[in-house]
Amino acid sequence: MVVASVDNLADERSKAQFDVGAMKIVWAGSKHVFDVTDRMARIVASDPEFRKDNRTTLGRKELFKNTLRKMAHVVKRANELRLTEEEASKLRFFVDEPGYLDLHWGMFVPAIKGQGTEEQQEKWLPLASRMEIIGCYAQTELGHGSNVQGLETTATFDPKTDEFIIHSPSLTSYKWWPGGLGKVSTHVVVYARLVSGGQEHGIYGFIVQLRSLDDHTPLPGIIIGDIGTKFGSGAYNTMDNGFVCFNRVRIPRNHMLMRFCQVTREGNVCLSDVPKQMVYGTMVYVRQTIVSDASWALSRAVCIAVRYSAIRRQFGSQDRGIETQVLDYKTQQSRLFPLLASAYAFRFVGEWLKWLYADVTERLQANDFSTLPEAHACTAGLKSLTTSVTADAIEECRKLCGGHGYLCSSGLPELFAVYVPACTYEGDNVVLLLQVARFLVKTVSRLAAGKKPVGTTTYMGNAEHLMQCKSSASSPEDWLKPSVVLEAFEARAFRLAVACARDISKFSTPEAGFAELSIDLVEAAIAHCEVIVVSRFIEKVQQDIPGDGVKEQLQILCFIYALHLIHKHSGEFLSTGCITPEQATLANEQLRTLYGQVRPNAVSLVDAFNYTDHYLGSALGRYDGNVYATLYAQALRDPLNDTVVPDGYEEFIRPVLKQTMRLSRL
Ligand SMILES: CCCCC/C=C\C/C=C\C/C=C\CCC(=O)SCCNC(=O)CCNC(=O)[C@H](O)C(C)(C)COP(=O)(O)OP(=O)(O)OC[C@H]1O[C@@H](n2cnc3c(N)ncnc32)[C@H](O)[C@@H]1OP(=O)(O)O
Ligand SMILES: Cc1cc2nc3c(=O)[nH]c(=O)nc-3n(C[C@H](O)[C@H](O)[C@H](O)COP(=O)(O)OP(=O)(O)OC[C@H]3O[C@@H](n4cnc5c(N)ncnc54)[C@H](O)[C@@H]3O)c2cc1C
Repeated sequence: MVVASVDNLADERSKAQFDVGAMKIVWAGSKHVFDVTDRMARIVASDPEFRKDNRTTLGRKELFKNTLRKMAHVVKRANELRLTEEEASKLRFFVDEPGYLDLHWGMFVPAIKGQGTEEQQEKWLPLASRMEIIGCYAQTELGHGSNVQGLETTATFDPKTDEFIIHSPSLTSYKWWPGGLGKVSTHVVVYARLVSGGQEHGIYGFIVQLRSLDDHTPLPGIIIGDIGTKFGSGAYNTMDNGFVCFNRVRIPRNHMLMRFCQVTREGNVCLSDVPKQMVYGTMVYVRQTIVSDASWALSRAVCIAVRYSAIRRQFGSQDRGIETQVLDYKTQQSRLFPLLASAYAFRFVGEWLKWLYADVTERLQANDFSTLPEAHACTAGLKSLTTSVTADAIEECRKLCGGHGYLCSSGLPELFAVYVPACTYEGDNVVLLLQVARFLVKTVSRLAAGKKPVGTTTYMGNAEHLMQCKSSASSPEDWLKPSVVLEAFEARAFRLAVACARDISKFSTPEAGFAELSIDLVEAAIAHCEVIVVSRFIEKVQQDIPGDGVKEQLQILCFIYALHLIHKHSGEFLSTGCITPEQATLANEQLRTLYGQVRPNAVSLVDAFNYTDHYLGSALGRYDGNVYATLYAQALRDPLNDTVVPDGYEEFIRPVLKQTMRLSRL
């Protein structure tokens, strides 16, 4: 069936004022990445084994088995096609189903690479990369997740046997949540309190075998299982998040990951000359990957909502003529276009963070630890900011799609359910922002001591100016000047951080002040993270960008991103005196103009994400715009429509009807 809606997207595409192909390369990061990504996405989309449209209708057991089948198929295809690591990771990504492979490749392998000695890497990495063992990462316990120093599991060295005894001393010490642990992993990196010679020495990682490599049964002393069904249908229930209790499980001494701390045959604990936080390295690595992933999830939701908003028509016609595309409503634009801009903003800041992480890693390898606090603050802060915004944005996109957004066939409910735990895993977002705040307060107090700030806090070196400056914006167009925008963001962030530092000093101890002012501290941390995102976006659009009109579109999006934040946080911009109410109004006026400029390009800007219909998994977001026919076809495929008269009619509907008939005769 061909319906009018299909033409809408073709019309939209014909309005684009930029080279979509060139934008695709900018979005991907390079021609090479585009080619790899495109090829892997198509391989997945064309393989019926990777079908995912039935996920929300499957029961947990069926769903999980289905995931196991897909994971096995991923491994098989990766081997058959002789994929590189880069290609295989994209292939897994487009399969778009949380499963044990994510944790094996995303945390187990990085933990060994980051925390293991060279010898340990030589032993374990080949086994892991050939998938002769399957690993996961068990840090969180039933009683403690955020507070890593509060973990209870112990690893006690026994010099008599040259072994560690891994033990769960209480119910609250059971490991709880690790993905892949419940039913699949054969091995795990367990984080536990190192005890030797009767003394505690802090938290370290230990490789423990969980299950037999012959028949998959748990090894002696190990009680293990799945923690139960999670939020949403389908969604993260494909993953076997698990629990495990260790009852004095013995492992060889060399199963402790000993890159930063060695335990000798005699039980002496030798700390390397590195900061103890290096043991948190896997978290820093994963947080950095989560920032990149945020732009994928956000862009996916935005792609669905933009295409559907171009198809959907409501009101505005006379004599039953053609109605208005909901994308033309300013209110729809003001909710949707900042999210589109945020997707691009997060993509660029994610790329930058990848660079920062690589740079820091290189320095760490050369025993330069000076940038570690900055790397921690950036990864923690940006993980928190981007995942919170993305989770809220997916829900907003669902609402932007009206009633149909609530259908699983829109793809949005499942996307939300899969995505929202990103606000919690790898560090609760508030807990992480408090880490950023701690870093900021330290930076401010160092400023007072005459130390020059570096990295992303360099702007704070301009302290006097930032404390006093008044925005020069006197027309809407002034808000298109990068220097005007940046100054406002930097001044707001700096003033908030300085106010926190000043107020903390009024308390009896810094700890008491920090605890009491934590609400303000979180706001200061967000303001600082927004400086990072805005300044990276501005930097990006100031570069040479090939492709007709591409740079211009990115400039529009960059200013939408910045100005919508000024609007959103106008209270802070005004109360800190960085802008006046009149300047806030001018910024809003400019924002409205920018919405008008992005409107004709909106569909092409989401086409630039280059998503396949398989990856989008949405009747509303289809490339061809054939929304209504697809919604109808998918409704007909629902298990409830297998029969015209439902199961349960005889037992439960008929008797009710009969009873009603009897009553009406009385
Ligand atoms: C397809 C791709 C697949 C990729 C797969 C991965 C991800 C996506 C998919 C699914 C999700 C899967 C997995 C999720 C996995 C997990 O969730 S694993 C568990 C994660 N757990 C956490 O993140 C716990 C959060 N808590 C902490 O990190 C710490 O406890 C803390 C909050 C940071 C506090 O640390 P602590 O040492 O107790 O205290 P303090 O605040 O006093 O800090 C002391 C100093 O240490 C510095 N610091 C803290 N963390 C780091 C770090 N990571 N790196 C460097 N430095 C750090 C801190 O700034 C303090 O420094 P000072 O100079 O003393 O101020
Ligand atoms: C889907 C999913 C997958 C996961 N996968 C893994 C995995 O593979 N491996 C693993 O080890 N773990 C995993 N986890 C666990 C995850 O890392 C933890 O849930 C996370 O670190 C948060 O810790 P918590 O659950 O203890 O939260 P809590 O710390 O108990 O948080 C509860 C509330 O308290 C607040 N809070 C806590 N501390 C403070 C504070 N100091 N100041 C102010 N507020 C505070 C938080 O903001 C939150 O609102 C996973 C979790 C989920 C949801």
